[in-house]
Amino acid sequence: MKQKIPAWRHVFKLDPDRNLDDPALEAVCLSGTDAIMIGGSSGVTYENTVELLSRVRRFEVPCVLEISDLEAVVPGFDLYMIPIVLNAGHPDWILGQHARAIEQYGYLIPWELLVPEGYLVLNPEATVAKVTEAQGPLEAATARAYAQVADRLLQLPIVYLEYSGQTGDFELVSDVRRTLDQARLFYGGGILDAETARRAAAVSDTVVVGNVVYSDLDRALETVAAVKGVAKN
Ligand SMILES: CC(C)=CCC/C(C)=C/CC/C(C)=C/CC/C(C)=C/CC/C(C)=C/CC/C(C)=C/CC/C(C)=C/COP(=O)(O)OP(=O)(O)O
Ligand SMILES: O=P(O)(O)OC[C@@H](O)CO
Ligand SMILES: [Mg+2]
Repeated sequence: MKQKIPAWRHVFKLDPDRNLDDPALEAVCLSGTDAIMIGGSSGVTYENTVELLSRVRRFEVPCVLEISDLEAVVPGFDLYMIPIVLNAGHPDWILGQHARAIEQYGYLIPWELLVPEGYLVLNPEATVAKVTEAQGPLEAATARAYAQVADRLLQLPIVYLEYSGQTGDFELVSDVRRTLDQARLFYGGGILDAETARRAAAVSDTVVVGNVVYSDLDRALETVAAVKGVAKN
């Protein structure tokens, strides 16, 4: 499984439910980011996902889909990221939907392209926290324990600390990273500028940048060099 996970340092997450004009999309795709991840926690449909994929495909940057809704699974992505929400309050978001998806798609599933992500939802105000009824806020010790369940027990290739919409607690992120054995640590949430990007890059393997693309494109673009300029410790 591990060899499938590219050593991305910086990823832009684009939401098919939000508008980005052509010049902005071009700037994002040519920014030097390592990948574009398409996904969102609400309003993602087959139609808006196909449209965004076809626009990103005009560029060479790798493009992956983070599945949040089975109705919006579109062929043609480089990889399919499959969230497993470790602290979900309802089993549907841990493995329930996944089992139903496998039952429905059967032999059509391109297993070699699927990458499971052990998700920890850490901003209780985020849409994703509400959708998944995520347990929280979590103490650092609990976050570490969940991360070890994903990394050491389940051997998932990614642990994703998801603060969507909020800048995270970088001490907690660093703490979690130190407990990992083999998983890559993805950090996402509230990267607003080069400075927050640098702080996140210092404590994680991969930094995911989302909302600021839509609110301040110039600042979003600055996060690429900021992340790549930080050596991993
Ligand atoms: C090509 C082809 C036929 C492929 C087949 C692929 C396939 C169907 C495989 C089946 C295998 C499988 C196991 C599929 C999983 C199905 C599924 C629906 C699983 C549920 C995934 C899940 C737990 C989703 C929870 C929500 C979540 C974590 C979403 C991630 C995105 C996210 C957090 C976005 C951030 O949200 P944002 O919009 O930024 O939030 P704000 O509004 O707060 O800003
Ligand atoms: O939108 P932001 O807050 O940057 O979060 C990024 C990403 O982790 C969301 O899934
Ligand atoms: Mg968002």
